[in-house]
Amino acid sequence: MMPVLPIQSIATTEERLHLGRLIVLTGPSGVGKGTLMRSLLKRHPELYYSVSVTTRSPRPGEIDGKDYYFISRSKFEQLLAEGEFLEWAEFAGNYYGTPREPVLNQIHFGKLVVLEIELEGARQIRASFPSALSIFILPPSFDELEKRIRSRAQDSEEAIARRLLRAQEEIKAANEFDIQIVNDDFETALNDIETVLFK
Ligand SMILES: Nc1ncnc2c1ncn2[C@@H]1O[C@H](COP(=O)(O)OP(=O)(O)OP(=O)(O)O)[C@@H](O)[C@H]1O
Ligand SMILES: Nc1nc2c(ncn2[C@@H]2O[C@H](COP(=O)(O)O)[C@@H](O)[C@H]2O)c(=O)[nH]1
Repeated sequence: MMPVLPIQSIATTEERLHLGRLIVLTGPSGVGKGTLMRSLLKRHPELYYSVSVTTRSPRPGEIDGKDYYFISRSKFEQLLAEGEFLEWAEFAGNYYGTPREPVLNQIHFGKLVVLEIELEGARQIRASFPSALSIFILPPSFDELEKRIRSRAQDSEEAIARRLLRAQEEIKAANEFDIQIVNDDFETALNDIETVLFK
């Protein structure tokens, strides 16, 4: 019988990436990335969504292993030192990272793998995986972005202020990415993403 080899022993990272494709969805906090992603996954269950690791505390209703893997800072730092992340960043006082192996494995098996991540991580992916397709989601206006963050009602005033400050910098970087989509009318933005991915 053929021995079952771990995927990392039969192909280099770059070879593994030629089979499937890595898609990065980025943009400022509150622009609607997560909401767009959830609708996209409902319409296209064949997509593989990479569940990130974070040191942020769970918000009400968030489920460990589904929304994020919630871990301590010391555990995150250990995983980082062990090279377990494809990309990572510190955002608004917490660490976030994409687990390396599940993503590379899914790409190897021919899947479209979608990451929903902030700017620094998206830049790291662009640098390490030039074949990745990157989509930057923009708000129709900064006022609307603030409204959306507040309407979510899940962040402290301090966290909202940090996210808005960071959003100003993030929006300036929109042109670094392959495609820019304005999330004004939700259905239109969702259709635009589908067009980029499937048509
Ligand atoms: N097109 C839209 N029009 C109006 N509200 C929207 C639209 N898209 C998303 N929203 C709302 O904006 C709020 C923020 O959306 P969401 O949490 O998906 O943003 P996000 O970019 O994933 O934020 P974060 O990066 O902080 O996780 C939610 O209440 C969501 O329902
Ligand atoms: N670089 C990374 N950014 C990530 C990852 N997972 C999520 N995020 C981004 O962080 C902010 C804040 O998220 P929130 O859930 O606390 O509102 C947001 O922009 C996410 O897209 C990741 O693995 N790496």
